[in-house]
Amino acid sequence: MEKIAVIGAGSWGSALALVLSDNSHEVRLWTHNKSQAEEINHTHINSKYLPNAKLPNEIRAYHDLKQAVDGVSTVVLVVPTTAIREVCKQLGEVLNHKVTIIHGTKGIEPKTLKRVSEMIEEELPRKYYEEVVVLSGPSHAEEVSDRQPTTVTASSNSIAEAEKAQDLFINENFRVYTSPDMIGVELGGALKNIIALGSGISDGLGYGDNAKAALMTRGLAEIARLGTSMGANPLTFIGLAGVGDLIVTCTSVHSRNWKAGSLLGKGNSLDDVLNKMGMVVEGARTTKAAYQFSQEKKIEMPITNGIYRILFEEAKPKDVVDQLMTRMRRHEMEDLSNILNNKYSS
Ligand SMILES: NC(=O)C1=CN([C@@H]2O[C@H](COP(=O)(O)OP(=O)(O)OC[C@H]3O[C@@H](n4cnc5c(N)ncnc54)[C@H](OP(=O)(O)O)[C@@H]3O)[C@@H](O)[C@H]2O)C=CC1
Ligand SMILES: O=C(CO)COP(=O)(O)O
Repeated sequence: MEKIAVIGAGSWGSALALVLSDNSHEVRLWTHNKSQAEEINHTHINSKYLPNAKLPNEIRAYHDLKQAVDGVSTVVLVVPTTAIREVCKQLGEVLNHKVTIIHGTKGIEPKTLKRVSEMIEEELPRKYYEEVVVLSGPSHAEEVSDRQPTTVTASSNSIAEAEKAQDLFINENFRVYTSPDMIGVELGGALKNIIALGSGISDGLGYGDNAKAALMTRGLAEIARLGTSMGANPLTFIGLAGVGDLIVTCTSVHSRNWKAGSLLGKGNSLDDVLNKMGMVVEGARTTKAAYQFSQEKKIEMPITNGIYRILFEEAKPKDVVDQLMTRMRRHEMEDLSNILNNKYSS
């Protein structure tokens, strides 16, 4: 059994720590919040981020990063995208040996348009790891911590590292596949959050299942268009990290992105919504990044652009829907055949 540090004690870090502990690994859960570490050690509950789960007694919470990573074989990074660079810099200062790095963070950085693994590579000296692994797929923390059946994908440029992550996490409730398409797996997890915001907005406006199915389907076409232009394999987007995560995030009451969207659809401003949520809503910053990319590379992303205008330009959700519905008529599959014929070369 391995010694593993999980960095970030939000909902997802706590749920992944629980899976690893169920697999009999020695799990250290690091948080930058001292009182949260004390709460977890004394009560085995993470009352702010995962209140309904009893964490296994064996999980030990740490506030000292150096102690948390001392002698571990694996570091699982699960902080929000905004914190990745800062936390990796801190890790570089306290690590003194090579580890397997796995991340579960779903976002793209605005301005640089970097994926999470690229940010890690920029901040954490390469001598401390071989290749980053990403773990992604349809997996709400609330259900994982309730040990309900869940499937995810581990991807890395090193198949050996992806298989190591698979070995560490897989159990009868948590099935882990592997994929060599790191770009597609990271982008699928990040970009579906934009469409989940849209799905919430649609529900907040009072629209029904037809509208949601349209958003998900045409949203998936946008994800694939942007993803393949960044080098992803289009087939990844019909897998767990693509349509799988899109379905769960657009349709589940657990989704923070969906919840934030539904508040926006009811007329709240983005600032009010983010204040109310109290948990990370990754889709907002990722919308900014995807909008920027679509403008720079002239990639058609009407849903993403509409959501950008609602979030950052005070466009009225109903007006955006009207504009989407009255766009110039077109053939449904033409962009799909473009993706398959022209844009993707492996
Ligand atoms: N929740 C889920 O079901 C899933 C989430 N994810 C992804 O996992 C990532 C983390 O999300 P999640 O755990 O849900 O987020 P939460 O909002 O539940 O928790 C975020 C955690 O990160 C901490 N944090 C914030 N900033 C920093 C920082 N600068 N340094 C250290 N810690 C920091 C917060 O601490 P504090 O309280 O002090 O702010 C909090 O403990 C996101 O990218 C999300 O998309 C992926 C799959 C499922
Ligand atoms: O990524 C997730 C489930 O797979 C969690 O989505 P939210 O961040 O919207 O809650």
